[in-house]
Amino acid sequence: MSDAQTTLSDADIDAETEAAQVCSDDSLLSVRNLQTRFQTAGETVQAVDGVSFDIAEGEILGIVGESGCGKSVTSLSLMDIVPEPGEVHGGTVRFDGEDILTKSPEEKRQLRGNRVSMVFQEPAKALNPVFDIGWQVGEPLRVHENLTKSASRAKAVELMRRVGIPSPEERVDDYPHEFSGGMRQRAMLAMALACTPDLLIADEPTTALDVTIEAQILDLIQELNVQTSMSVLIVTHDLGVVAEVCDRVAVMYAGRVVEYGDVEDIFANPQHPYTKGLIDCVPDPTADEQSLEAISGTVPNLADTPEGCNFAPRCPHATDECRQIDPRMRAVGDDHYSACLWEDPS
Ligand SMILES: Nc1ncnc2c1ncn2[C@@H]1O[C@H](COP(=O)(O)OP(=O)(O)OP(=O)(O)O)[C@@H](O)[C@H]1O
Ligand code: NI
Repeated sequence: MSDAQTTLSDADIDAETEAAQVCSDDSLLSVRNLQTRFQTAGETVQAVDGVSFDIAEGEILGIVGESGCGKSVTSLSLMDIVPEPGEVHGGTVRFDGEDILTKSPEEKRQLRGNRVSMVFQEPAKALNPVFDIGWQVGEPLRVHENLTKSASRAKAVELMRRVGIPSPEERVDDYPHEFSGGMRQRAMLAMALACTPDLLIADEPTTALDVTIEAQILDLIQELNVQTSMSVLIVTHDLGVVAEVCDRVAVMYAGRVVEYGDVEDIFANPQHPYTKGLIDCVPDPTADEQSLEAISGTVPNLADTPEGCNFAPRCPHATDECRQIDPRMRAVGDDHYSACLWEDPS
């Protein structure tokens, strides 16, 4: 990232002050005014545009939003591993009091897979087909804790048992293609847990799985969170997943967090029209008739976002002000923030 200090405008300073007010200090991970862009020949895509949130020790935070809102780029930005031509060009990410983005590449590598682990949607792609499962689950232990091959293998069996892989002594020699999708995701979790991380970042960890397996994996993540006080960031497009496992949620729209706070409060009392729209899209299994109100329109092109509120073109309550004024995040309740100009638009 570049030196943001030299390029801070008044608006940036406002945003930073505001971000500081939004979040508290006693957190394991503290993200402030994060900015990530992809610069190509013709255009700049501002995929993450001033995102701030906190994750306390032992907390599970969900990031939710439609496809293309910047959820995955946000999670990659936290460890500064956004692929080229992407770059984090502003903001801070403090993990346990230290700024990750200013660390050397070697220091960042030391954190990854050790104190901070990541799992992704496609375990088939993340696992290497030419190495057996035991070798891969044990890899972080060889890299970060200098365990020998045989010690890392023994520990891999233990980890595989812990994440519910049956007969781990036998399956430790299997290759990824011999595992089902659910078992591969369990293996990924085993690998992620190898060095007992303080923070697990899980990007759509259950999207590729069927609902029964999804429920089992979510249960497992919750169980590990309770047992070890591991903090978790779950990226998902599924509000059901948020309701099921998260303590707090950040709703993202077009590169920004538009609503943030306690999950129960936000589900009971959503304030931002985008959050209301997302909630209205969730089928109600108890209702006789389903009235699914999809949010009309599409996410704006992040290389050319509208003036004023990014959501205004799709918002049923948008006024002329909304099309001119960029709304700031503000407190709308205890531990509940919304970036809409209007109080309880409905
Ligand atoms: N490699 C890339 N090059 C250029 N732009 C990119 C790249 N990766 C992501 N983007 C831009 O960043 C935006 C946000 O992408 P991101 O993957 O974070 O979305 P998401 O919210 O995770 O969506 P999904 O639910 O589909 O995973 C995209 O809409 C795209 O414009
Ligand atoms: Ni994504």
